[in-house]
Formats: sequence, C-alpha cells, structure tokens
Amino acid sequence: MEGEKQEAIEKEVAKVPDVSLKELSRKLEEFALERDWMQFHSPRNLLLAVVGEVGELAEIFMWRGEVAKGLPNWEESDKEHLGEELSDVLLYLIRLSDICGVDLGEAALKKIVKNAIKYPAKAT
Ligand SMILES: Nc1ccn([C@H]2C[C@H](O)[C@@H](COP(=O)(O)OP(=O)(O)OP(=O)(O)O)O2)c(=O)n1
Repeated sequence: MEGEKQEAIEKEVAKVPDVSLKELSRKLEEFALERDWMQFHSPRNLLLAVVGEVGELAEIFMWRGEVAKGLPNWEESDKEHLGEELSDVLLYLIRLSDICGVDLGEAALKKIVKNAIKYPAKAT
C-alpha cells in the first residue's frame, strides 16, 4: 500500500484508541447505509460471509505446519494480511449479530459467566 494511504489509515485509527463492539457496529451500519448495501445484509448472506472469511483466514495458516505463538518468523506483510482476515471475520460477525437483533457484547459477557459456572477453576 502506498505511504500516503497508509498514513491516512493510521491517522483515522489513532482517533479511536480503544474501540468497542458498539462503535464498530455503528461504523459498519453507516458503511452499509452509505452504499445502499443494507439490502444485501440479510442474516443468511452475512452468515455465508462469516464462513467465507473464516475460510480465507484458514488459508493463511494452510500448509505452514505448526506456528509459534506471536508468529516470530512471519513477514510483516503476512501479519498484516492475518489482521485483515481476522477483522473481516469479526466485522461480519458483528453485522450478523446486529441484523439478528443480538447484542454481541452483552451475549459474550453472559457466555463468559456461564463458562465459568460450567468449568469452575480448581480451588488451590
Ligand atoms: N456487501 C459487503 C461487502 C463487503 N463488506 C465489508 C465487510 C468486510 O470487512 C469487507 C469484505 O470485503 P471483500 O468482500 O472485498 O473481501 P476481502 O477484503 O477479504 O477481499 P478479497 O476477498 O479480495 O481478499 O468489506 C460489507 O460490509 N458488505
């Protein structure tokens, strides 16, 4: 990517130091509205989009064998690509949740509480 574009992206990102799911959700809705893409964002289409992006994410790891934590031997460009595909999965998942009327942040917090009850930590 050219330096100027990269600089513009970094400037935009610096404005939002600790983004919330709600903020991402608002930005995604704005993005879809501005392009008249709400018509394509049905639950089924968004679910297929999530699955497609998970496939693209899997492709990055395909045939590499086991990968060390932190990806110490990866090129910066490969790590950037990984960040993009992880983001695509997250963004479509947030969009899918929204369009289904599920508050993903709240649902995830509840699920963490349920997980802790189901799998209690060992008393030391
Ligand atoms: N109808 C659409 C199409 C795209 N997007 C947004 C959400 C994703 O973050 C990103 C996906 O864009 P692409 O379909 O171009 O997928 P990639 O970025 O993965 O490109 P490629 O498949 O060429 O690698 O764009 C969206 O919200 N609604």
